[in-house]
Amino acid sequence: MTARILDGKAIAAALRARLAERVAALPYSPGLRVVRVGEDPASGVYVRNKDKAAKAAGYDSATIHLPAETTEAELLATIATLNADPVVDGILVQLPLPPRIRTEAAIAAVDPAKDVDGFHPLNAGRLAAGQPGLVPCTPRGVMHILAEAGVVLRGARAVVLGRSQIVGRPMAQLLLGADCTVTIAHSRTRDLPGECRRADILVAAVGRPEMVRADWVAPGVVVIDVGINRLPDGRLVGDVAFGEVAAVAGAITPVPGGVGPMTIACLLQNTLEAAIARRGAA
Ligand SMILES: NC(=O)C1=CN([C@@H]2O[C@H](COP(=O)(O)OP(=O)(O)OC[C@H]3O[C@@H](n4cnc5c(N)ncnc54)[C@H](OP(=O)(O)O)[C@@H]3O)[C@@H](O)[C@H]2O)C=CC1
Ligand SMILES: Nc1nc(=O)c2c([nH]1)NC[C@@H]1CN(c3ccc(C(=O)N[C@@H](CCC(=O)O)C(=O)O)cc3)C=[N+]21
Repeated sequence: MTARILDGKAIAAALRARLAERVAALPYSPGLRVVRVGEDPASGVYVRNKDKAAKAAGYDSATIHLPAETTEAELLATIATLNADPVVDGILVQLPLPPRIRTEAAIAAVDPAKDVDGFHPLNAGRLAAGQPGLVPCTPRGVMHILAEAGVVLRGARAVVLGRSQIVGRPMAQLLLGADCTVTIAHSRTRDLPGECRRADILVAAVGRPEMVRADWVAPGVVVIDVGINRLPDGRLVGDVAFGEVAAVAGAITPVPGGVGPMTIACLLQNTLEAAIARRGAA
């Protein structure tokens, strides 16, 4: 068997095109502000990609780049200004932040109604409680890929590798909400390969290059690779050993060109929804 490749790049492009049409029909441009602190090298590329995609789809997008020496109080003041600005619908504080700044403090400072990352504890709580709210972009993008691929979720055994606040936990919540039987595995899980082999749907979000091997997966499994790992030789690989796992799986997302582009498209989707909730659609 050789797996169907789930083309996240194409699915994301189609979603961005639909969002651009909806934005064009609005009497205003949804406002997105990305706050970047310091010079984390990977962040530069992501922040530019977000800004480019947002502008191309008709959003009012801007990046606020604060110096590495910015204090937590200064960052919170910047966020408060954006919270109060009526043309700003979505605020994203790019992670990681410099170690002097508490990530939880920055996340909690964002107005939950403008929290297009879906990281604020109020939105995380809404998701856990099954209430409507802003949902983290990467897990939302994964659900979109699964829907586009026609994967049946009800009753399926889903295994999520990783339990971070930004990917693993919200991913598990969304799959549970879609009636999967969900297992969350992590660094203290006793038998990782054994847990993975039980999966009909396997979502890998651990940040360990090519950790998931062919003998970890059952034939026909749907594999979603969230990992983005830069190797010393410059290559970008996922958390899944793509070549050997694709020989066993039923479907698989590539890296690059899988979940990454969906994250950006879903950021635009969240920003549009936040804008309509604040300002209406006409
Ligand atoms: N495609 C995209 O748009 C995005 C991609 N990413 C990528 O996804 C990956 C995960 O990101 P993120 O969730 O932020 O990472 P974190 O480092 O916050 O979390 C990693 C999780 O994986 C678990 N883990 C780490 N090592 C192992 C191991 N050897 N065996 C089992 N479990 C392990 C950790 O367990 P424990 O809790 O026990 O420590 C933790 O729960 C990264 O590669 C990141 O770059 C992230 C965001 C967006
Ligand atoms: N507040 C916050 N929100 C985030 O959503 C957030 C963040 N901080 N910090 C960093 C991570 C990572 N992330 C990615 C987004 C897009 C790609 C992406 O588009 N990747 C492409 C290209 C990758 C490349 O060529 O470098 C791909 O996978 O095909 C990847 C990773 C968002 N993150």
